[in-house]
Amino acid sequence: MEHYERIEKIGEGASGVVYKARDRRTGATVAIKRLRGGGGDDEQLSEDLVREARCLEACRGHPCLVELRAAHRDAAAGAFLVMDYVGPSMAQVMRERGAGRPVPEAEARRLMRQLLEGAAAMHDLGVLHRDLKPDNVLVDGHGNLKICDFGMSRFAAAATGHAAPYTSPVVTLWYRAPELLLGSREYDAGVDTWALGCIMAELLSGAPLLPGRSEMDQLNRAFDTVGADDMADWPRFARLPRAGSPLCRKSRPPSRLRDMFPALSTAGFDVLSGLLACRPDRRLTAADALRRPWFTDAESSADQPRNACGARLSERVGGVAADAIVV
Ligand SMILES: Nc1ncnc2c1ncn2[C@@H]1O[C@H](COP(=O)(O)OP(=O)(O)OP(=O)(O)O)[C@@H](O)[C@H]1O
Repeated sequence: MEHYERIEKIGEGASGVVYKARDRRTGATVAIKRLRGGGGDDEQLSEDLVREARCLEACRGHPCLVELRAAHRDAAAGAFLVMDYVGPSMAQVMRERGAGRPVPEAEARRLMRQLLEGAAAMHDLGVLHRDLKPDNVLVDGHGNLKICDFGMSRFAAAATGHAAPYTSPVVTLWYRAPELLLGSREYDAGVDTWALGCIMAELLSGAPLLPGRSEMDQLNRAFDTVGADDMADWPRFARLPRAGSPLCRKSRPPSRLRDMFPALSTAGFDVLSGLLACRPDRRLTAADALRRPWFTDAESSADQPRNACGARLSERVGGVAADAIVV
């Protein structure tokens, strides 16, 4: 910890405190996430740190994912992760814009392209983020986005050879996919793409799409908004712990998403409704979403990244040598 001079606290969440700091050796501004508790003997904490660090480490080098510089664990300072400092968060930017002020469609497309590029890269590496929301998206000085907070992330069963079940619940309530609300413990990257659909809707309307007050209220809002007709036909539906809930039997009108976004282009709505498909097997993957006309037609070429955000994983950002990962 002696290498870092603390500047200010920038965030505090379930798993720890995040500080803005200066690396005394390089002068670089970094973000230090110090995990709650010690670091020495706490086994759960150590496991959490290792999991977060491993996921971040796997994702290093992608311009749309926050860059891990180092992970440390020692008796005196406890456990902490050092990342590139990027800010403010998308949530802060949207709060400052003021509630109900939508982002124009072309700008929403530019931002969604970056989030989907980051998600597609993560998913390709077998990493599920499991807590995508505007607070966990950082906006850099060029207006480009980086996904952060891998505190809930884990490698997918397919990537490790270890079978699900995974933990449930994951993902902050307003961004939580229907299958999670129904108690699924065998979910996949669709939980992240649903959250990205919620973020897209929030960009386009200037307000959270599904601000539920409880898990059941959240599920009810999701079904009322995107329709739930086909959910019961999903082959895995019957095995979901909450499949018998009265909410699943209630008859509902079809999706009202189109009426909520009347000005959105057909191509834009194709992506929005694809990300927010209630049935996980009908939901767009991040990679598929990027192949839809909204992103591939000639008009969208004007919103290419403002810096290197289209770069592939193997290309390192800025050429800064990262510290050794010491976990
Ligand atoms: N690399 C970073 N640069 C700048 N700010 C960051 C960085 N990483 C995290 N933050 C800010 O700090 C906040 C809290 O960090 P993080 O989400 O990783 O902690 P957490 O304990 O897991 O929080 P939560 O419980 O809310 O998910 C983030 O929402 C973000 O605004």
